[in-house]
Amino acid sequence: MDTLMYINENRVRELLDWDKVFEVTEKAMEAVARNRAIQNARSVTDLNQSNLLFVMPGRLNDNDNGALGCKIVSYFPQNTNLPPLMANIVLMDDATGALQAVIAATEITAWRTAAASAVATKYLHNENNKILAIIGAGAQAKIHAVCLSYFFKFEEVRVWNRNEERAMKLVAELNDDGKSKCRFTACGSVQSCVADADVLVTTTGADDTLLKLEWLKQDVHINAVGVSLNCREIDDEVYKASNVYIDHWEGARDELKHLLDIGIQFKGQIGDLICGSIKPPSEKSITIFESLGMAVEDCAMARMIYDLHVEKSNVTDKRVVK
Ligand SMILES: NC(=O)C1=CN([C@@H]2O[C@H](COP(=O)(O)OP(=O)(O)OC[C@H]3O[C@@H](n4cnc5c(N)ncnc54)[C@H](OP(=O)(O)O)[C@@H]3O)[C@@H](O)[C@H]2O)C=CC1
Ligand SMILES: O=C(O)C1=NCCCC1
Repeated sequence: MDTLMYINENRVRELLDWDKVFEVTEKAMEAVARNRAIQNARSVTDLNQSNLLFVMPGRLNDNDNGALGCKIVSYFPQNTNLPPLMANIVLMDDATGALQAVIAATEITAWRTAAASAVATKYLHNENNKILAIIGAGAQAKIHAVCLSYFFKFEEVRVWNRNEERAMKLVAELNDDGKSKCRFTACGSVQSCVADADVLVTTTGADDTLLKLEWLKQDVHINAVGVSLNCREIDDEVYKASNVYIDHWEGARDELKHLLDIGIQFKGQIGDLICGSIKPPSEKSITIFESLGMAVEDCAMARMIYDLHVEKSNVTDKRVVK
């Protein structure tokens, strides 16, 4: 009987490591700028009641991390017993298109998204980062707190959430964890959370504006991670006063029309900064990484997890469908 190799979330978790995830994500972002990546704007299906289905196919042409894959993501924000966002990647043989494995990708999505923000922060604001502010307290908020405090020397990480109790629970968990030297605190307002922040992450996808220009430090770096059909968590005035970077042009043209409509001209892709084909702003200014998430980041992660899984479990038959 045919059997399918399924690498589940527990196994993926065992194989994830921040330094490797950062490296693989940075290379995938660079590959986009070097035209070694194929990915269209993804398909987003509106399932009503705020539920969304994302289909993200891509091919990354790279000796170490190259892969052909397609991630399917469901986002059901009202889920309580299950995560609101769940994902799986179908990994295929690059040369033939034959199925290789299905890889659980809920953790992969969280890790690579936070790693992409870390890469953007490295290229746009890798200096004197003392205060990190996070808007939201869901899966992305938590993983960004963990990832960014791993890569940068923050003294304080502040969290604001619509439901304040959830923010308090998250910071208690992060403080108890003791893995990071920094202090995690919950804030009662967005304004007090972002005041003096050097780096900021927005993770809500909210339709309403949460962030105002006058609350922000003049050279704050913002990783804008929230994605929804009508995401407006950052005020237009903030975008107009900022240098805005994206992860890929195809996605930006399709999903960021509301920013193009108000005259925002994206400075380029994070991969262009990595390649050196564009430079970060020379003057002090607010920078925004408008993160949509890329299929080729998932392809690279799927390749990494598959290779580690095969190597560490002595799988001799790499065929997946036997
Ligand atoms: N850029 C990328 O690559 C990726 C982006 N995303 C996006 O990141 C966002 C967060 O995902 P995830 O953490 O998994 O989701 P969760 O459901 O775990 O968390 C959602 C968070 O957003 C808050 N929120 C929702 N609606 C509002 C609102 N109207 N006003 C204020 N806060 C609100 C929730 O607050 P409360 O606790 O009060 O409900 C909660 O803190 C989503 O928009 C998702 O689409 C996800 C994966 C990858
Ligand atoms: O890149 C991703 O993966 C996602 N981005 C936006 C929200 C759903 C998943």
